[in-house]
Amino acid sequence: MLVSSSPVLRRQLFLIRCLGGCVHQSYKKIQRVNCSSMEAMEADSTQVIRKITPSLDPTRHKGQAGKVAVIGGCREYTGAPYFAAISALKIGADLSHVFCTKDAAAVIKSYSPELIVHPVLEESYSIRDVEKESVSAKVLAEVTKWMERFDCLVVGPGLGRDPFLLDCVSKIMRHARRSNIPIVIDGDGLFLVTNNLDLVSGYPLAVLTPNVNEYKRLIEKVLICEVNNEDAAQQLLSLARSIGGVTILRKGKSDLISDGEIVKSVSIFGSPRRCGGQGDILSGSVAVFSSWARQHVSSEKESVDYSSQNPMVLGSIAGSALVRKAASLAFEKNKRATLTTDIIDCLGASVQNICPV
Ligand SMILES: NC(=O)C1=CN([C@@H]2O[C@H](COP(=O)(O)OP(=O)(O)OC[C@H]3O[C@@H](n4cnc5c(N)ncnc54)[C@H](OP(=O)(O)O)[C@@H]3O)[C@@H](O)[C@H]2O)[C@@H](O)CC1
Ligand SMILES: Nc1ncnc2c1ncn2[C@@H]1O[C@H](COP(=O)(O)OP(=O)(O)OP(=O)(O)O)[C@@H](O)[C@H]1O
Ligand SMILES: [Mg+2]
Repeated sequence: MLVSSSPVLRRQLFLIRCLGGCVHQSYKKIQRVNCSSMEAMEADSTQVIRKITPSLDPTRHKGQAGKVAVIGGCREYTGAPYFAAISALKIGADLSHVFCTKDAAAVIKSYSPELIVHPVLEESYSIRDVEKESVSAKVLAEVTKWMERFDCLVVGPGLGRDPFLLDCVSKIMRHARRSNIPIVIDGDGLFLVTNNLDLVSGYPLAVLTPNVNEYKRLIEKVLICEVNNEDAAQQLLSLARSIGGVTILRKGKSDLISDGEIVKSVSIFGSPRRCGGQGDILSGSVAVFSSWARQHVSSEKESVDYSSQNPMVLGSIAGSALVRKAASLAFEKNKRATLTTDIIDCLGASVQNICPV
């Protein structure tokens, strides 16, 4: 290092070093700002859950805390619609319906007497070609007569991929959309929507909850590129924007949520167990919290200082955080033996920890 004996020169060198330091610090700051603008901010999920969860007020009547319907359940899958529908009840909804195929209905009913199960969906194998039009009309009529009562639909858990059944579900979704009913889309519902984006495009009351595979398929279809994990927040924002402002909850090690306006993350510790069915719990949870958030946002006189005023974003943040907390509690108790039903058993305690009654 250069050391001068002249005090004037020493002072000048000192000033140059300080200035250099300041410039370097400012440069680092700019770099940080640029980087953070690409990163999602962690959501204050506890505040969101506390604000939107309704109080257990004795003047409220049955139904006011939420009526949810799951469209899913076929020959292969009966667990997924059950997980979604029972989770909605465990979190605090008043009524939970399941619209499934005839084969699935008896099985789902046998899991729980709490669920209202409608054996109305039909798969191709059970009908003849000539019957298709009339059966499709009947299915639509069976579901739509209930539709106006629901605060939210969950489309997809255990739905399967039968083309006739998916065509009927498209009609149900179009009807729900015309009636302004929020729709959470998961599992095979995402398979349907990825191939028929018009079903949700531009519908602000739609939430898509893709897992790794489902997200990859959406990115390839909509943005026509590969998943970019380096700039995940920016890519999710672009995806949500490209589908016209739907909310997307990208599940993973951290959950990322965007409606094309903002991106939030929920990274609180969950469980290292990756048993099937946890995404189904999430879809039922997001349905309830989104319904509560809608009620809350519409009843607020003044604008509240949340990260977003979009009820579907608030519901996604709350659902994501709560399922992760329940998964963490279940893992504490059950370790490697943790199953989806154990996580469901912990949903009540997780809500209680945040919003004690
Ligand atoms: N009990 C029930 O009734 C349940 C029913 N369910 C219902 O099943 C239907 C289909 O949904 P899904 O989730 O099985 O299909 P999808 O996402 O294509 O995964 C298929 C395969 O992809 C892989 N894979 C998955 N994740 C990955 C990752 N992170 N990274 C890398 N690979 C990954 C993995 O296969 P592997 O390659 O490991 O063999 C996985 O097995 C749907 O209706 C849903 O609701 C489920 O909800 C579960 C409980
Ligand atoms: N690597 C991970 N670490 C911690 N939590 C995770 C991880 N991956 C997913 N999760 C959480 O697990 C839940 C379900 O996500 P997952 O990706 O397993 O959904 P899925 O594949 O649709 O599940 P399902 O088996 O129900 O179809 C979400 O709440 C998510 O936050
Ligand atoms: Mg899934």
